[in-house]
Amino acid sequence: MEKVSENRCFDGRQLQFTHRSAVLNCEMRFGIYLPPQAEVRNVPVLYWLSGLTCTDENFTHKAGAQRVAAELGMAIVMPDTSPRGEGVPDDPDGAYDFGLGAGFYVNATETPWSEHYKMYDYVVKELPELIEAEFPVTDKRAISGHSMGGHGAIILALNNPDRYTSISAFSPICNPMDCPWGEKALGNYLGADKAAWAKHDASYLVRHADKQLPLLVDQGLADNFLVEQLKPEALEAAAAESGYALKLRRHEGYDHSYFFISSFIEEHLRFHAKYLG
Ligand SMILES: N[C@@H](CCC(=O)N[C@@H](CSC=O)C(=O)NCC(=O)O)C(=O)O
Repeated sequence: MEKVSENRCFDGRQLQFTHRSAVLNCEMRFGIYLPPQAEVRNVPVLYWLSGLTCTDENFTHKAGAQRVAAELGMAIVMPDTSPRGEGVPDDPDGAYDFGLGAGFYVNATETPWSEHYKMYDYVVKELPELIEAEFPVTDKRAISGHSMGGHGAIILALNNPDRYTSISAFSPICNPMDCPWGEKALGNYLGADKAAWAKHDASYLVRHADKQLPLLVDQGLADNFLVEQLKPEALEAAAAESGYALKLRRHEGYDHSYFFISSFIEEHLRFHAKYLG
């Protein structure tokens, strides 16, 4: 692991590292915010999963989460959104919604993607192992994300409910089995058989959840992706059917940008702090 940068921030430290990922078979970069409490004790961790086209830096620079994380004594880990580097295949047309910057937090099974695109295992296992070995953190983990990352947060936690205390999402892709972004990504990474897609669909998992984790979702009503790609109504219907205690809030006038995230990130951090202890 190699340190790329370190900045003092609200009496804590904003850090960026590169490391070799065995799971992704490439060099990866991540950000981590360590609050001031981490100087004297181990602190719990929120994993933040970003959306299409993002790196670890979008949330670090634009969400404004560090002030409240410093108050709450919470570390935040920001992984990248796909494998990177020479030799990692990308969308053949260079589209923003597949390939580099668009790993969709799944383990690809189809060639040529399966050689590197294993973001599910990277976020659930490899990265936490590294973080918990190298930094003053506990094994209490919460997970949150935006859009593709909101989808990632929900599916990773509901498939691994004993590894996370709570889930939240901004503008998540709620039903990737039934929207253009999801159909393209799941079809290419996992193949044509839709049976393999279901455990990567937030609405399917909420409908079939054995164990409920606290789940908060915020959605802007001026979001240009709302109707075609995000479909919060599918998640709501699934929750109503299964009796899942989903808290889904709609916000007039907010769009898909980090201006929306920065407006409500404090509430998400306080929500997770209740369960992280
Ligand atoms: N370039 C695309 C839109 C890409 C976009 O909006 N990305 C979002 C996440 S979308 C879902 O996963 C994002 O977070 N962008 C980075 C940022 O800092 O805002 C287009 O032109 O439509």
